[in-house]
Amino acid sequence: MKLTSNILQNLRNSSFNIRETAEIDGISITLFTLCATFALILYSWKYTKSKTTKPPSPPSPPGLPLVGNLPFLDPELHTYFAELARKYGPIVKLRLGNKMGIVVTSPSTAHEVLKQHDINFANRDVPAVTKALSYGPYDIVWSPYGPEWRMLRKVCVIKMLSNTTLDSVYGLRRREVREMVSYMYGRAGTAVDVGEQMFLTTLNVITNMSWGGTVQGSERANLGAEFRQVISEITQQLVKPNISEFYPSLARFDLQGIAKKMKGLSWKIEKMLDKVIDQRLEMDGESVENNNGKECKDFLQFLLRLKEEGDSKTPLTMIHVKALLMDMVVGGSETTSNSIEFAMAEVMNKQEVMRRAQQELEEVVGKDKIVEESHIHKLPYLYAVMKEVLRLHPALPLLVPHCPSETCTVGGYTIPKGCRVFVNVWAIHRDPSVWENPLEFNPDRFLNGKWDYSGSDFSYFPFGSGRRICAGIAMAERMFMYSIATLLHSFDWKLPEGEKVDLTEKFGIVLKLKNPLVAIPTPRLSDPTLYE
Ligand code: HEM
Repeated sequence: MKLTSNILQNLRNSSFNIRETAEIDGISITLFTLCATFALILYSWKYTKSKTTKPPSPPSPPGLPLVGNLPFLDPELHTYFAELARKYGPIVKLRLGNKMGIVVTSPSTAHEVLKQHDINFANRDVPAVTKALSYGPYDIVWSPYGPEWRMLRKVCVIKMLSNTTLDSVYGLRRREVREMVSYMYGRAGTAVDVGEQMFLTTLNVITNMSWGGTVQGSERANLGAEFRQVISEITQQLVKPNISEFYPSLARFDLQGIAKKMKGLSWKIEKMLDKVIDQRLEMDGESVENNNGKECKDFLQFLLRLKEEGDSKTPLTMIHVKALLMDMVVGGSETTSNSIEFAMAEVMNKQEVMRRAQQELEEVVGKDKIVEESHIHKLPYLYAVMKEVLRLHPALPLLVPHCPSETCTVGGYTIPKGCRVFVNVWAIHRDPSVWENPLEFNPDRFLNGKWDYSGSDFSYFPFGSGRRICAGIAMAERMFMYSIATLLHSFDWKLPEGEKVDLTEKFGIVLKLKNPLVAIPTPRLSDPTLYE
């Protein structure tokens, strides 16, 4: 009986122990599971965080709610942006209303944007005002990166601006440059506005190459004057601060009427181009002779022929033909003429440079002949002058803004998709860590052939770099060199009594001299027939 009760007691105790042990194990398992789950969550949270943490946003100057940095922008954007770079570093973020702007200001960050991430940054952020131009989205400058843009660039660089085509329209360039010389000769001894004359000449040279073999005489002069007027009105609209630009959601209201005005101007251009094109089509392949009695084809003829030949994948349409002609006129005129005006101002400011350039011209051309375009490759000193001008005064100091198609990292910072990227080539060209005495105008620094502007060197790239590099380099070189060589070979230049050369710059769509260069030409060739 006792045994039985002991056994029972033992059994009770052991069952109690078993229950107790089971309970303790249950708690441990629960605790363990909880800890493991927590650790797993913590680990996966940390892992995902480390995977998704973006590099920081670039530093930014303080701004105001809604408007951001807009109220603090200085109209001289290139110098203001250079100042920001000195304070905040080579990548700066700006809030421009609802838009984000990124300013890039060093050779290494420019290299990242234009070379390493070239395709990503090959898009443009099209200004609201350009969208109002009927050919605007179809031209090279503003077309998004893709097959259409590729086709337009191919037509422009390989067909229109190839050495063969440019040689074949030399007569049309020459005609305008000789007219300028004859005008200056008529004004010898009196002050002329060099910039204005260069703009007229460059615009005439470009319109002449575009359709000068089609339209002749007074009709050509009238068309040129009309074009000048419309281009100057378009430029006025382009420089106006535009609310639609900074608050795209308000663009449809066109609060300042800028889009409406642009549409009107665009219509005028359409009418003018239609007229020239109709005239060319009526001429049916016939060519016009230039002053030398040589046959002259113009760009319009080339383009219409290409349009007829057709490419089924990405065909060249009539709107593309008009857009390409406008690219030549708008992209090429002020950029080139303002650069020539800067060159004249710098050369007049440094008589030693003027003397050396004229001496070189005398040796290569002589004083009994006129400059021809074939001379320009034999003028290394003048070529160095051109390069130095484009270093100190790049025509597009912030390039044409680029726009990334995807968010990416540059210089350790996140650059969001769709922002507007300004590359401050002006500031890079004056960087004392790259250039010795960067503010001095010294063409000699280019005589050793160290720098070229092919876009491979991110210390010197006045024409940009990468896929969107300037499409008109070949033409710009010829026009710049031919014009400046002719001006310095044909005339001596001095300022009106008591005046000093003022090299102050003014930021605009294209960089220009704040005060136009007014100078007095004195003929230096003995034979007056060389000015006819
Ligand atoms: C001194 C004269 C010139 C300078 C300094 C210059 C400079 C430039 C620069 C910096 C760009 C923007 C590159 C970028 O965004 O990365 C550009 C684009 C362009 N330039 Fe020029 N340019 C000049 C003359 C010309 C001429 C004469 C033409 C036409 C015949 C021309 C046609 C163009 C076109 C069509 C583009 C847009 C290229 C694209 O987006 O694919 N330029 N130019």
